Amino acid sequence: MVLAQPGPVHAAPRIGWSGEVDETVRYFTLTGFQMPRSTRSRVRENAPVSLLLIISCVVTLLAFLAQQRTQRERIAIHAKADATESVLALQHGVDAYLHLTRGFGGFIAASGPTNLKDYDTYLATVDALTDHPGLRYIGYIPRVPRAAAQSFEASVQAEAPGFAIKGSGTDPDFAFPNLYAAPRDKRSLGIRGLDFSGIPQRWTAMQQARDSGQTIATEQHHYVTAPGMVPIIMAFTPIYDRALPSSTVEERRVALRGFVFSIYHVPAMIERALGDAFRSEFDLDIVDGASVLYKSGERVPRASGERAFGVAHRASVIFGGRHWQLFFYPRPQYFARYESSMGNVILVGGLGASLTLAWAMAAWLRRNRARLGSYKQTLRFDEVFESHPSAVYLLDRQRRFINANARALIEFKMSREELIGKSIEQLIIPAKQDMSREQFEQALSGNSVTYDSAIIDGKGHEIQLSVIMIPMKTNDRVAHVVGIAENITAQRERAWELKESKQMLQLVIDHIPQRVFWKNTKLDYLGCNKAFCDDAGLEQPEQIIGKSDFDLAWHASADSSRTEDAATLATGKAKVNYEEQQNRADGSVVWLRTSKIPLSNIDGETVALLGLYEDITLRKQMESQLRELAHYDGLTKLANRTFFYDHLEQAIARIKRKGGQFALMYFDIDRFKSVNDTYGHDVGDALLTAFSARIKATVRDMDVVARLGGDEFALLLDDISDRSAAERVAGKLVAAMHPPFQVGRLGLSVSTSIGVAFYRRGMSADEIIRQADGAMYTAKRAGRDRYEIVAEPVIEP
Ligand SMILES: Nc1nc2c(ncn2[C@@H]2O[C@H](COP(=O)(O)OP(=O)(O)OP(=O)(O)O)[C@@H](O)[C@H]2O)c(=O)[nH]1
Repeated sequence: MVLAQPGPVHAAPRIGWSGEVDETVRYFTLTGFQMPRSTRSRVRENAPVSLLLIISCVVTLLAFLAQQRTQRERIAIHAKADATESVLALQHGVDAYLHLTRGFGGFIAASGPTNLKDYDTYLATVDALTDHPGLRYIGYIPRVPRAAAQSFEASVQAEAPGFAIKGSGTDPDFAFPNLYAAPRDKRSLGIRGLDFSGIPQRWTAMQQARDSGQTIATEQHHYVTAPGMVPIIMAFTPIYDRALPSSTVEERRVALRGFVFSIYHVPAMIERALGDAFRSEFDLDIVDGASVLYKSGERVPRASGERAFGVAHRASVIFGGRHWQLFFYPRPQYFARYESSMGNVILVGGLGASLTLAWAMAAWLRRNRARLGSYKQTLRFDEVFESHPSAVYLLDRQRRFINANARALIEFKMSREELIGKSIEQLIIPAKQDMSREQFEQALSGNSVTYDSAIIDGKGHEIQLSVIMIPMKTNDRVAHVVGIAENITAQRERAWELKESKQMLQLVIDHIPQRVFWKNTKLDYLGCNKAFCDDAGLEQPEQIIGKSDFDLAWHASADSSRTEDAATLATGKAKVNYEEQQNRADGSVVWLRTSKIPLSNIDGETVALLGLYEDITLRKQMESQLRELAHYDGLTKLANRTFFYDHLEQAIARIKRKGGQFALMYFDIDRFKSVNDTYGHDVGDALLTAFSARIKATVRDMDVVARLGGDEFALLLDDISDRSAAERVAGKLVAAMHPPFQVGRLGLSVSTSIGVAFYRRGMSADEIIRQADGAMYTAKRAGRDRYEIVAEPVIEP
């Protein structure tokens, strides 16, 4: 029943989804449509760019290193060429020194026994010491058999007084004393006669020279007599007796006459051999075994920041059978000659190109990803939404349809070809355009929105839509918006119809005269009609909602009406059309005819109380008037004949039932006709009224007085027990009419004649009236203004 569901008309609930944007967004999230982008996915997305950047940087670095290596190799090639020149010059230079020694040896070998004078002459001729810096001494060492040592000393003393063989030699059979040494200075004279074989480095070289027949150099060592001085090396060239064979080692050991020796200060010798050009380009280390023979320049340490190149070239030269190792170090200015800025160009250009390439790739990926995103979203769209019960569509930023599910095509009544590419703006009705655009802007700014809209479908019909717009982000930018629309046209119409019908019902209720209200089981009002609202002292029916009887005009009687309502609800039975009185706030009392009906829901539970009532006060008044008209005389207000007869019948029945007695008096106004005739009927009527009032004033309230017609009256005296009582009343009535009646300005003097009868068992109403009437006429005949009693009363048992 409609009345069981009162209240305002609510918007029709949306169906198909919850209508809550948050829930819908969660739904899409769950379906994977809009996954939040994690750090991992960002890293994965940027991986190609990072990889490209790393690869291009590595390539740049490799190119740079390759260029540096090429440059180093080019420098190394140049260095090798330049150094080889120096090596050749050095070899040539040191060879020249040894050549000098060997030449001197040849002279010694050829000249046989020599003397000091020849020796000096030869050296002066070759000018060996002047042209060969680094050659400190050059001289001769004979091999002297130890057995002939004294004779040898004696022979030398002839030209060099005091000569003696000094030092302990190593060879047990021969001594090798220093015989000649040039320049002949204090030092060389000081060591004259010293056996050189006593010095291990020298003895080793001497033996090798002896056995090989070659000039053999010693390793670097110090002067025996001056160990603190610069180190030296010596070269020994063997001298053999030309008369003896010297092809084999044994033969050479036998044929050995002695050695020409040279003492070198290596740095001076080397610098002479290399020349100045070399020194400006390279630093050179020359090493013989563990000994550093030469070290030119001070190589720049790496820590200084200058470019260090390391060894540019290695080579060796042979000096007296020893392999001197040469290490060439280019100097900074040497680099400057071959260095190019290509490395820096590669490094800067390469890194720049890498960054540009990475940026370009990132831009390309971004563009591509947007396309890919669109493609993927289209795929997902198909997966997720194709079978969705609502119309779902995908819009681009220009509000054009990119995709739509089957439901959307049905709702919009368009084919896919008609819809895709079309702007949604073309569909929306003019009244919704601005609102719709604003909502779309909201969605583009990243917010999900919900609103009601309306479009014109493909068939030209307007349809109402409830829309949710959900932004779809690609790379932190809203690239698409998913629209989900529910066709609510039918709901709207139903809601309107419902509203209409409810309004109609309210109109009906408002226009029926009955008061209608309905309460809940707590007896609070849920609604009412206009008439009830007026009675309750309210302006609008809606104001009644939630109020109780204590809040309304009849609050004084609220307790009793609520008790009654509660009882009706408790019984579950309707109380229909009962009449009740109600006290109003203004003190008036109204009559109501009320029905109260408990209302049940489909489960049979009592849920409300429907009340209907009408104000029957007027009807009650009319009924009362009618009743008066039926039972009372209109002029005198005394009971009429009908009423009197009813009363008389009741009295008779009561006596029959209980016993008792009553007296009936019948009387009229004496000569009333003459009053009418003299003064007119109005005066007659006024006299009748005044006469009636005197009767009422004379008898008891319980006594029933009636006007039976004309000027005839009857009086029933209930419970009269004896004649005297009846006489007393009759006498009082007769006397009561003696004073003149004032009618207007008239003073009318009248009298009355009364007939009195008592009830006897078996009498009817007519009979007793007839008796009384007869007694009245008896009184009239007796002279009027008196009473006449028919018979003695008999007390009925
Ligand atoms: N003014 C007036 N006169 C009435 C009314 N009903 C009857 N009458 C008159 O009352 C008179 C009654 O007269 P009667 O009872 O016949 O005679 P009377 O003049 O009373 O004389 P008695 O009864 O013999 O004393 C008649 O003239 C009627 O017309 C009435 O309602 N109003």
